[in-house]
Amino acid sequence: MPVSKAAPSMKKPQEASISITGLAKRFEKSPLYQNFSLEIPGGQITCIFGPNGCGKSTLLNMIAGLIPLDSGQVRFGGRALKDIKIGYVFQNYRDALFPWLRAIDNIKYPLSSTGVSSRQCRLRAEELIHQFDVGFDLNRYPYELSGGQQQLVSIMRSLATKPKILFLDEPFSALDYESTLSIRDKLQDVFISTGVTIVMVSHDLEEAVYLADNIVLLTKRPTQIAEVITFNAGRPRTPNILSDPEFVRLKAYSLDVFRREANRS
Ligand SMILES: Nc1ncnc2c1ncn2[C@@H]1O[C@H](COP(=O)(O)OP(=O)(O)OP(=O)(O)O)[C@@H](O)[C@H]1O
Repeated sequence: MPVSKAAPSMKKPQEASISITGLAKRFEKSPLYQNFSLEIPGGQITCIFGPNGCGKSTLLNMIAGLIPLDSGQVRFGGRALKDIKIGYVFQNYRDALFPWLRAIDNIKYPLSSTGVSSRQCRLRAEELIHQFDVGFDLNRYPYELSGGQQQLVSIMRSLATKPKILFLDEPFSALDYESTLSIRDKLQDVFISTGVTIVMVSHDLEEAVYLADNIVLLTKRPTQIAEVITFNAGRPRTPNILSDPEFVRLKAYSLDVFRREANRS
């Protein structure tokens, strides 16, 4: 089966690519990652998938600088985290949005809190509203919005600063199916129009293959890479792709790898 076992090689450090080398992390006495290395290409969508508790969120959070590494290095096109703009979307949108701010002010917050003029904040918010084709009232507070609307606001907020890399931790896991499909396609549209590097943890294999250029399949802990599978289908991908023979084949293959790793003792 022609499945690549390594991320596509790059001739030179690409802007917004991510190189993880020799990463180690343990909680209490138990190692989660030991000498873990991974190349994530810039300008592509990479989904991280693996057995429960193998450390998907921890990996994302270490790359994004939210959790310290014990040792190892993460570089972004050869640069440090502080030199690149990132956005982050949390799994739990209920805790992520500021409840005392209207949705529109949540979206503007990454700009307004860093001294960007109110005019620039408004223009950027308008751009995002247009890009996401928002059809609900952003003057409402988060508690007045549905879960899907709140998560859409979270994603818009994460993009306010025009990040080069967007991290998402299971962004659809708490949403109903209709919201998931709609937001997933909006996210893909943003990717197509901006080329932002997207790194996403997913617990849904179909969703991962649907969205990703690369699916990183992890082992049980101490966690290593089981396979990196690439899917080169063009974009925009639509639900028609679900019956595409290559999609079906890669999904089945990914599931085999996942089962093998989940059942490994
Ligand atoms: N702050 C912490 N303190 C102690 N152990 C932790 C901490 N955070 C994570 N862990 C451990 O690391 C393991 C990996 O956690 P993580 O949430 O990254 O896994 P995951 O693959 O994202 O999980 P899930 O499949 O449930 O979403 C967990 O099983 C947990 O035991």
